[in-house]
Amino acid sequence: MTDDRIIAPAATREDDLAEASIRPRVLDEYLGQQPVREQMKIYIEAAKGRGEALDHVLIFGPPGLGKTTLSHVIANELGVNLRVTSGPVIEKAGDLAALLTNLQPHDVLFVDEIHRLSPVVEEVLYPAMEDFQIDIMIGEGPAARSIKLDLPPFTLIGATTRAGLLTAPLRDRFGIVQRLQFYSAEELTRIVRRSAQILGIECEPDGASEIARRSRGTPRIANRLLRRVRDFAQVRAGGRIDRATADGAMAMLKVDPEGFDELDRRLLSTIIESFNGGPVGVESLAAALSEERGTLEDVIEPFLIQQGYLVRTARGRAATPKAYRHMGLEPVGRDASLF
Ligand SMILES: Nc1ncnc2c1ncn2[C@@H]1O[C@H](COP(=O)(O)OP(=O)(O)OP(=O)(O)O)[C@@H](O)[C@H]1O
Ligand SMILES: [Mg+2]
Repeated sequence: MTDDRIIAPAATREDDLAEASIRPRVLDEYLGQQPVREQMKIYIEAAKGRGEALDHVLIFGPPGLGKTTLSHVIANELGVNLRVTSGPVIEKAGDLAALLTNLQPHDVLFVDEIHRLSPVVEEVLYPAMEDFQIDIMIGEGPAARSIKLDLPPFTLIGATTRAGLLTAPLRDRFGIVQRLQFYSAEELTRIVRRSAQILGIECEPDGASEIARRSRGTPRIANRLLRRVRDFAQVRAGGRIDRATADGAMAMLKVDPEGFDELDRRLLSTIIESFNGGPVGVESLAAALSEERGTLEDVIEPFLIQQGYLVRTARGRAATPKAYRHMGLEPVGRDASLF
């Protein structure tokens, strides 16, 4: 299913191993996302100048766009430690208390998938974020009492794929909110060239841009395609990646010129053929594709929507004329008011 897709945005084990060497460490290596980079540079410098912890940061964006990377970069630029955890891992209030009380002043606590925190843990987090204090219960039954603990000033960085998944009170406690955008082909080209250089891969500019163009606006996919194309180039082209080699490799991998794979095409053709172009509710669509609704919403749809192949309407998802043309079909019988 989705995990085997060469262009799946979620990280594989191989990605994790390879990413250790190519993951940007400082803001200057964090390519693209210019508004985010410029703002963070100012906020970081200001916080350091005042000798304070950076305000809490919420980062959201589809998988593979650089949320985890950005949090590492921020901690690095601040010159503080980064503690990494995730929403589902913090099961009890006590787990969170242990994490928080072990922080050094100005440290960063990175909570991945922050939308998956349990409500009880979230309650403990509010005063921690606001006043650097937590209330914890000691003992049980009638002897139980609550004590207040002071925490060192710290920065919470939360990451989530969609802002809409967060409760309003949690979202309101972040002073800085950054939404990551899909990368342009030009930005991805720079990312591919940088990775190729670090990995010692010979990659021509037109080979890099060919890989970039098919990477669904996502650095993780660009880096993964680069590694696959390298294998192909090594066996077929003396190790050098140019446009023809990249093209040949992509054909073998069944990644089309828009960066779509089987699943993207299946989604578009299902809407067009089984649901007359839509609108179709997300549940029906997920059932027709045998995919999880969450996978559809977080992983497959965002890029198709951003590229104008799909629209989300009040009545469900609909294929655009661009989608019909991509599938080699004429847009017919469409409700023109949708667009
Ligand atoms: N701005 C960037 N410049 C260069 N490379 C980047 C950038 N952002 C991400 N990358 C590369 O893409 C890889 C994936 O990024 P990262 O793991 O930060 O994504 P993520 O948003 O945390 O994804 P997930 O939602 O799956 O956790 C990184 O290892 C890094 O090599
Ligand atoms: Mg991540």
